Amino acid sequence: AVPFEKPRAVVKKLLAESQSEGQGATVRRSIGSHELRNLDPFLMLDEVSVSKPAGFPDHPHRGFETVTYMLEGACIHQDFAGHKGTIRAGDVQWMTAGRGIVHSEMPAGDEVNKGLQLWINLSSKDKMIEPRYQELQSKNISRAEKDGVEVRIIAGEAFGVRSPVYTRTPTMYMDFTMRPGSQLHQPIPEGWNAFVYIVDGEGVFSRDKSAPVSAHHCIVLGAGDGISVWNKSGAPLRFALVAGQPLGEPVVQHGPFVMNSRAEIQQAMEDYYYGKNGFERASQWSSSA
Ligand SMILES: Nc1ccc(F)c(C(=O)c2c[nH]c3ncc(Cl)cc23)c1F
Ligand SMILES: [Fe+3]
Repeated sequence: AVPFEKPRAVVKKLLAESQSEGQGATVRRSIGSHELRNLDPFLMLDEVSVSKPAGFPDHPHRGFETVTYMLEGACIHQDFAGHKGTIRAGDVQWMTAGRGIVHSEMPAGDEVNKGLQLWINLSSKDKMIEPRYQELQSKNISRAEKDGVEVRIIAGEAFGVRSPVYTRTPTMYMDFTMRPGSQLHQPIPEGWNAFVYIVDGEGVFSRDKSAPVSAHHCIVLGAGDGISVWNKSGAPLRFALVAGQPLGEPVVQHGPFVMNSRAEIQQAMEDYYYGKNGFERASQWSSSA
């Protein structure tokens, strides 16, 4: 049986190269790199590898959301409103920065910490909303298993299971692990932009005639209503499948500020500098060891 009317093809494939970021950290940036500036509504996807004393010390965000998903180790985050916590392997922190957050994200233990951080743009009407967090511990992440395919559902629905995460910008974000020889047919809402980031192993996506795609590669999917994946290797295949409804608005980014115009970026820089319009607490706060 044909699983989809319009299976999505692979329209772009890129290797995420390592680059330095933050203070002494290394990230493999796929979306957000020069090769793939952004994929509306997604602004950045970093695969992060960081060990003490490196990390991401105090910095601001305005106008978008960050989704931190730890793969190994743990990350301590603290923000200027006194919100503190540890994001452990398998945990998710979905942070809606909105009008303004200043926080630090530092490794917790002495081992290597690995994680994914996805930046999702907010629509102009949501860019200045109050900041808020949706935090899920690993044990509370929706999961399902079928025919050798295990899925952890960070946002959206797979195998009839839906994540409780509220996505202002409609988004699906899934972590699939496929046993050798297994196949997957996953629906993806038509009209949404979609990509896959391979974390481990290698897989054949959408019957792409070329060679299987391996770890640290990002593949952008074309139009359609779903994707078929086949793990024909002898090892498990682990990848993130991310898709989102495009916002179709201008993107003006200056580091951690993402607005719709240069004037709004100017305003964000001024608000951060003078501690106004959501950055009131910025001037009195710094992260503690
Ligand atoms: N220079 C600079 C400027 C602005 C930032 F927001 C950051 C920053 O915090 C990160 C950028 N990639 C990331 N991946 C994972 C994590 Cl946990 C944090 C980041 C940064 F490094
Ligand atoms: Fe941050």
